[in-house]
Amino acid sequence: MVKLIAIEGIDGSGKTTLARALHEKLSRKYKVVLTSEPFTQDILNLLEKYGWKDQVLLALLFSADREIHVRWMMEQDAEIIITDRYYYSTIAYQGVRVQEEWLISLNSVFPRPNLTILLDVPLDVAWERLSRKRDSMNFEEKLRSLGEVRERYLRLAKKEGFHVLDGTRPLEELVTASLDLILGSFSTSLRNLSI
Ligand SMILES: Nc1ncnc2c1ncn2[C@@H]1O[C@H](COP(=O)(O)OP(=O)(O)O)[C@@H](O)[C@H]1O
Ligand SMILES: Cc1cn([C@H]2C[C@H](O)[C@@H](COP(=O)(O)OP(=O)(O)O)O2)c(=O)[nH]c1=O
Repeated sequence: MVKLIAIEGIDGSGKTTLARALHEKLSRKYKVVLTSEPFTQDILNLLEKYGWKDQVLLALLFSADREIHVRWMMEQDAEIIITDRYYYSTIAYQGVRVQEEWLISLNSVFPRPNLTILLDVPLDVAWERLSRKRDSMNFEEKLRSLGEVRERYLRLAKKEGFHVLDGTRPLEELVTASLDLILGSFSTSLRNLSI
């Protein structure tokens, strides 16, 4: 039974870096697939074409992208799938403007992750990191609402029972803490394979 692990957090929280490090470590013992959202280039083309202002449209586009992504995940021959972003991103980001109940209902068709890790960082840390990689999409637009997105993520973590890690910690510490959570959630058989 494949384990789905979601890494969530605001832009610049360190998701991609942690996801890649976990993929590298876990691949030594498990069949691991690393993936991310947005998933399809088509969605990125549509986002570029229609822009980032219409949050209802974004919710529909990201959820449609997720349907394609989940179908693809189901076809993978893997013991673990790590996704850099999943449906909590839609609830956290589009939930700033769009009714949360509708977003939750729209995404209720997707499999729930076995484990979700939220990387939490203060806005000034995210800002400093993002300014290093200004190529990220719709930079200015993002920063306007990132504070509220962060609060929504923290509230979701409490409600959904997912794990919050301090994203300002050194990467090595975050990898160790994440591996403890991941392997701790496995059945005994899988856990015996120490990393
Ligand atoms: N634990 C960390 N400590 C310090 N810098 C980090 C850490 N994790 C990531 N970074 C740096 O922060 C920036 C954003 O990281 P990235 O993984 O792209 O974040 P995200 O995918 O959440 O936007 C990159 O320059 C990366 O090297
Ligand atoms: C998957 C998803 C992403 N997003 C946003 C978050 C990011 O700003 C952007 C995706 O860009 P991304 O490359 O993930 O940015 P970063 O690596 O900095 O996190 O799209 C949503 O608003 N809703 C969603 O459902």
